[in-house]
Amino acid sequence: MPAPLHDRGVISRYREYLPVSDATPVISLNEGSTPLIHSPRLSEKAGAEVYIKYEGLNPTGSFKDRGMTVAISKAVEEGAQTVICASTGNTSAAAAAYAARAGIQCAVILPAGKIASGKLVQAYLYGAKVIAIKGNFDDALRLVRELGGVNGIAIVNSINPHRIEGQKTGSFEIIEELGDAPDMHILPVGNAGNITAYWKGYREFAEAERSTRLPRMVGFQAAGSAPIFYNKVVDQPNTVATAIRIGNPASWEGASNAVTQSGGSINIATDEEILAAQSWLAKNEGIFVEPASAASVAGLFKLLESGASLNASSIVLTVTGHGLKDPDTAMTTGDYHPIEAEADLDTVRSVLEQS
Ligand SMILES: Cc1ncc(COP(=O)(O)O)c(C=O)c1O
Ligand SMILES: N[C@@H](CCOP(=O)(O)O)C(=O)O
Repeated sequence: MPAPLHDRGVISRYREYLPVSDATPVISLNEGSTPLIHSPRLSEKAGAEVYIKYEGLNPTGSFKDRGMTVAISKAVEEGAQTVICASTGNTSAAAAAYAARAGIQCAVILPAGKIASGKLVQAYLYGAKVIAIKGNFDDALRLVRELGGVNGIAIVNSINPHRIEGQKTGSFEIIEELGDAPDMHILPVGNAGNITAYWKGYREFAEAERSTRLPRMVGFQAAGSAPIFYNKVVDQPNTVATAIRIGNPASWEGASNAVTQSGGSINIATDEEILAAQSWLAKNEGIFVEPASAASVAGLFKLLESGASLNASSIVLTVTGHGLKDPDTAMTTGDYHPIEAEADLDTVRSVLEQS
């Protein structure tokens, strides 16, 4: 019998692998079950089967929903009245939405002027208290660490282990669809919770004999915000991919373990490479992602350009957030060129005929 409509999120699907009990209230928006889309053009380029895990199709438009359903459910179970997070945008949207669903308060601390408009609007519309600081994400997370954990205020950044638990379900879905783990998994890295979570998920399914192999985990940071790649905190991180504009990732160690244990690597892509990949993916596969998400695709291109053998027959790229999150960046690239014309047939026909 199919699960009831209110019961199809990641907690219901993967309850036995998550830290929940019958006493945990399930706060869900039916997140997860996102499409794993085969990419014929990337497959041809790579000489391997390439699949895109389109996490922008989660309820608030990013992968954060997988972790937030668990973090907010546990926060409610533990009696929290308020949740708080630092954010470059997507975590705040997810926290605000799931807090609204739970009927509790949400406060978000953001770097002023550095949040994509779609994400900011989400936080306001879902009813969060939005505090824009004169500082970057790393400053915001420092404040959150000091404010949270007391007086019924739960932190719902990925320093909360329940977030990692929920996000590992992305790996479970990939294994279920492919029948096994891929040889290589490429994803963008910011605060580094997601690479940590995917690696945990792959290991758990292998231990449970739901898969027979483990992928190499390959992370891409934006070149101007690449502390793990350079092995050095970046005081003034900068990139057009504002979601991963992070100079001191909380899960640095988790990311390092994932790449070391899996035989993978952390690499960088420039803003130009990221925007070119965003545009390529939209035009060639019909998939519109926000700039940070395109770091995965830029990453695959860079690996191919390096000429080194990928040594993989199956590759999964996680694209983490929907393109509509950040319309302003998309509108400033060369792709956006509206053509104005008089409303008469001849004019429109002549415009159509122009190359
Ligand atoms: C769209 C998007 N992609 C990638 C990332 C990076 O994920 P993580 O912080 O878990 O490394 C984030 C957040 O940092 C994000 O919002
Ligand atoms: N990109 C993130 C940064 C915070 O990461 P988190 O996973 O620790 O919450 C965001 O969307 O804010």
